[in-house]
Amino acid sequence: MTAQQPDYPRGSAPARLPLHSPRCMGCGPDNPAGLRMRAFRDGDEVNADVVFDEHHVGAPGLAHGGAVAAACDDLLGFALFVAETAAVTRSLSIEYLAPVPLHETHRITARIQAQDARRLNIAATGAGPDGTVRFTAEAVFIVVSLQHFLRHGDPDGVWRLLDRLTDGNADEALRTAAELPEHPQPGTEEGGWSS
Ligand SMILES: CCCCCCCCCCCC(=O)SCCNC(=O)CCNC(=O)[C@H](O)C(C)(C)COP(=O)(O)OP(=O)(O)OC[C@H]1O[C@@H](n2cnc3c(N)ncnc32)[C@H](O)[C@@H]1OP(=O)(O)O
Repeated sequence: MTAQQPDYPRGSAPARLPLHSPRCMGCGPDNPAGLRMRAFRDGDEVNADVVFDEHHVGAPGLAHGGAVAAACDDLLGFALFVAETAAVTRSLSIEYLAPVPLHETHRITARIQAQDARRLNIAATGAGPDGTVRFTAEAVFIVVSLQHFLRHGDPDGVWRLLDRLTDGNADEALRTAAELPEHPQPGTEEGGWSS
């Protein structure tokens, strides 16, 4: 069975956030073993529903702790849309408060707790269908510029993501990014998504 994430199920629809990539393990719809999370921004919070399935099993019938951590990491990454900066996970800590059964919808909600220079503290909670929190996450993300992803990752994939984020202006954004350091200071011109 493959995880099929529902459309946003509650209340008025907050803004859907763009995929990290079509094959992203957290949010990519084209990754058959992925979590296929659909992330939304609701004010200063981001959230996504996740349904763990046989691709993510640990103990029989239960989600693997690593899969839970992956779901948290991906959603914490979406909180960067609130901070309007690119950053990467430096540390991630999970509290597994209760077993996480397969095939149940878990709502993960994340929020930025603090920002100090290049450090962002981001926290998340994951609740089961009855609202009981089954896991929490705390992470430190470190601000980087686009150079980080161009230098260490797949430049074509970065271009495609940037093209979606800039409404088709990836070439211009990358020309600007080429002038900038890999490790910018947030709050400066080079510290945002447009870098
Ligand atoms: C196109 C867009 C796509 C955007 C796409 C976004 C996708 C998100 C997907 C989900 C998230 C992921 O999976 S991200 C993938 C997993 N993570 C990674 O691959 C990151 C790998 N690590 C690295 O590349 C590096 O370690 C960095 C960039 C994180 C840091 O490198 P660095 O800059 O050389 O490191 P360093 O000087 O030691 O640390 C920088 C500052 O942070 C502080 N610092 C370091 N660690 C900690 C810590 N645990 N807690 C507090 N503070 C810390 C240091 O004291 C320092 O402060 P000060 O002295 O400056 O004050």
